[in-house]
Amino acid sequence: MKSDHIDLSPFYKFAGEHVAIGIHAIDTKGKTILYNKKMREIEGFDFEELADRSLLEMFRFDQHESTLLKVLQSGTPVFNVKQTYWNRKGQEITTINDTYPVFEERKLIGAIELSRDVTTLEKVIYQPLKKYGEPITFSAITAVSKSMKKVIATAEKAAMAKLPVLLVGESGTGKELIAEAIHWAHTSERQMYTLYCHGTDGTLLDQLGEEIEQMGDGTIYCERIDLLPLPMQEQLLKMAEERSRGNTYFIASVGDDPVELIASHKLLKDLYYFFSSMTIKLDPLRHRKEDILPFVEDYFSRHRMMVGSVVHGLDKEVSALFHAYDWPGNLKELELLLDEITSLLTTQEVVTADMLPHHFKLKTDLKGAHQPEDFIVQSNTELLPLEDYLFEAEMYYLQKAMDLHGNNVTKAAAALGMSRQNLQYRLRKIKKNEAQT
Ligand SMILES: Nc1ncnc2c1ncn2[C@@H]1O[C@H](COP(=O)(O)OP(=O)(O)OP(=O)(O)O)[C@@H](O)[C@H]1O
Repeated sequence: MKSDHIDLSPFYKFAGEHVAIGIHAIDTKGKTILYNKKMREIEGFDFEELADRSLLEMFRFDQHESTLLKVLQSGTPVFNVKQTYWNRKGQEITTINDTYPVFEERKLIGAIELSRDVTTLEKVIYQPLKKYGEPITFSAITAVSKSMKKVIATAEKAAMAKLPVLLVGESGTGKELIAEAIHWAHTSERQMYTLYCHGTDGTLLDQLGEEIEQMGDGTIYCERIDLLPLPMQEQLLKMAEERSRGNTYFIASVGDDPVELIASHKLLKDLYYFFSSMTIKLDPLRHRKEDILPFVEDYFSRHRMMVGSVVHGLDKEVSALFHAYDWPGNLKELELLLDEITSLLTTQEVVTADMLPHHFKLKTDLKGAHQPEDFIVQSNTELLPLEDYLFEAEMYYLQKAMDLHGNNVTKAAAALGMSRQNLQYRLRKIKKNEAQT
């Protein structure tokens, strides 16, 4: 839009880049033409990867990612779609999206998605750990694997020593849970305050200062300090040093190896030193799969107690699927999945494959197959010969088309705009290739 005197497009461009809403626009071919800073933060893609965005789009089949393409196809907007997912950096993100078709002189020219990042808000409202309405003790934490047993033993020692603690682990591995258990092992009288560092603005530490004044002594859990901008990390360090001379106890968490975070200038060395007198590393769930089924059992037993259900376990097929899956969102993802499954339970005692949500079936069907990310060219990975790359991309794409059409070759071929014979020929070629490798 232009005013009489000024060309407003540079202003719109500036606003688009700096606005606190994620914006992603595609043209009618699905090629990304706009992808602003906030969207890059939300989805966790680096700048170099953006050029390959259109390619990624081609392989976007997951429900949460395909709204743009759906709107492009239907020509009608979709509002208020809430999505929780694990982004490229392994961070759990919750957004609320509005997606619109874009028309110019009645002709469809693309689609645009506006995403509001409500991750922090969600956490404050949802507070999963408070869900059972009781203080978290070490004995309430599922710890069957050797690595989790070690975590509990070290956390118990940390609680006795009353030294600052640094919890290291991917999103959803149970860092906050351990922080709570340490807090409750210290004291049942004082409060614990959680500072969520993701998606924070400059006023957060001021708010924290006020909260601390109000709460008096207690425990402050600074969740994901590596997500705070460095100047705010300095501010936090100052505050932590001042407060820890009194009776305030500090626990912090980071989502990655702290040494690497320091090297990549995401974590202030001195802040790390402040917290690192006790460092506890929580392994991702895929490296301690022995914890999966015991966690499910613990979850079901709480469910029986709280809701009076009769659910007792998973059947063999579902157990095998749970075991084979990689759980990028760790126990948080498993817990959300169980929430979803149990919300539909009536009199069932055993969870069978047909009770699994569609999105999870899609993910587990993909087991061993290529993921969209595999097709993004990254600066630090070796390039494949073009022919191999295209063959792998074709394999992935055809397999997804077959999955989406229940392995019906006629339907998949129609959707792909090719003859049944052509598709069959290509699928045979893939099978032959798989047999050879
Ligand atoms: N070992 C465990 N036993 C029981 N529940 C667990 C365990 N680990 C995680 N959970 C549950 O999984 C969910 C996620 O855990 P939590 O919030 O502590 O993870 P986190 O590592 O702090 O994640 P984030 O970095 O995303 O905040 C919680 O609801 C927690 O109760």
